[in-house]
Amino acid sequence: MSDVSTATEPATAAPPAGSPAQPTTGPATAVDVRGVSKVFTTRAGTVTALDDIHLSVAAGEFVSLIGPSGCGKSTLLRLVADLDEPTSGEIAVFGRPPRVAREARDYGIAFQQAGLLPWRTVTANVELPLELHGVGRRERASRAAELLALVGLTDFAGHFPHQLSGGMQQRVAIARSLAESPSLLLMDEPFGALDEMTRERMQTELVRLCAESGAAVVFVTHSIPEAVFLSQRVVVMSPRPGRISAVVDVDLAGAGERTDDLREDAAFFAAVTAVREALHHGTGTAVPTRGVDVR
Ligand SMILES: Nc1ncnc2c1ncn2[C@@H]1O[C@H](COP(=O)(O)OP(=O)(O)OP(=O)(O)O)[C@@H](O)[C@H]1O
Repeated sequence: MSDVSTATEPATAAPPAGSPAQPTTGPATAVDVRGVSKVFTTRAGTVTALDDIHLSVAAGEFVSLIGPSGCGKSTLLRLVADLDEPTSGEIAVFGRPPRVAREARDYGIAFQQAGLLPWRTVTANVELPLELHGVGRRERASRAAELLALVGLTDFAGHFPHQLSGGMQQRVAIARSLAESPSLLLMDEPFGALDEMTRERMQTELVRLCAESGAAVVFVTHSIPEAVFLSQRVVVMSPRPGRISAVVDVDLAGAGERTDDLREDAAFFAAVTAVREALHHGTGTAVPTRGVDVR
């Protein structure tokens, strides 16, 4: 049995107006976003990319962000990753400010472009974050070997990025993001450039990797089926200014494990429909939302 429920409220209740943002929650909360807004100031004027975002992601939970192009998905991820700062509001990562979490190496990042260094071998790319943080040579080599086995690239350890396919490069990037055993993965369309078959295989691998590592994931995607296949919750955002318009709980436990068979299951289709309807509800359109892939 599927259990697909749609909430039109933010993932967590907003604090009463005027009350200060509460400090952090306990370690069971991977990401806590409270009343976050982001305004960019450009020569052409100001752009409110995010407006009053409240979102809480539990440790070990997989949450996807979906919404039309320009609704602020990447901006939200960048704020959590400490690549930019909110204009207002508070963010905590495992109870600490994003900067402290970054310095403590609480999270790994993987983006659409694999972002590998072309002059370094596969192994040396995976070792890079460990090297930057002073981990010794022997420990680095053993961790890289373990991770390459995990993503099925042991035989390519000595290759250079240009000798790999796009999917293989992305697997290297994911191995690199896992190098420091982060409790949180921040992923911005990591499979966006892959062909459909490779993409589905990578999704299945990611589900397995996350189950093994217990990492929480915040995953940006344009694909509804991808969001449903991967996530426990799908956060639907609306454009200009970016707000959370719905949160769809995806409980596919009754449909068995998240293997390829799930893609043919009625519960899976029901969840896809729930997300699609939440997206249309948010935009008031009956046609697919621009920038969202409903296949
Ligand atoms: N550095 C910046 N300076 C000015 N405006 C920005 C900047 N970064 C993002 N924006 C604006 O903020 C809004 C949200 O952008 P963002 O990239 O977060 O959207 P998105 O939902 O990830 O889009 P897409 O799905 O197309 O990747 C857009 O209007 C964008 O133009």
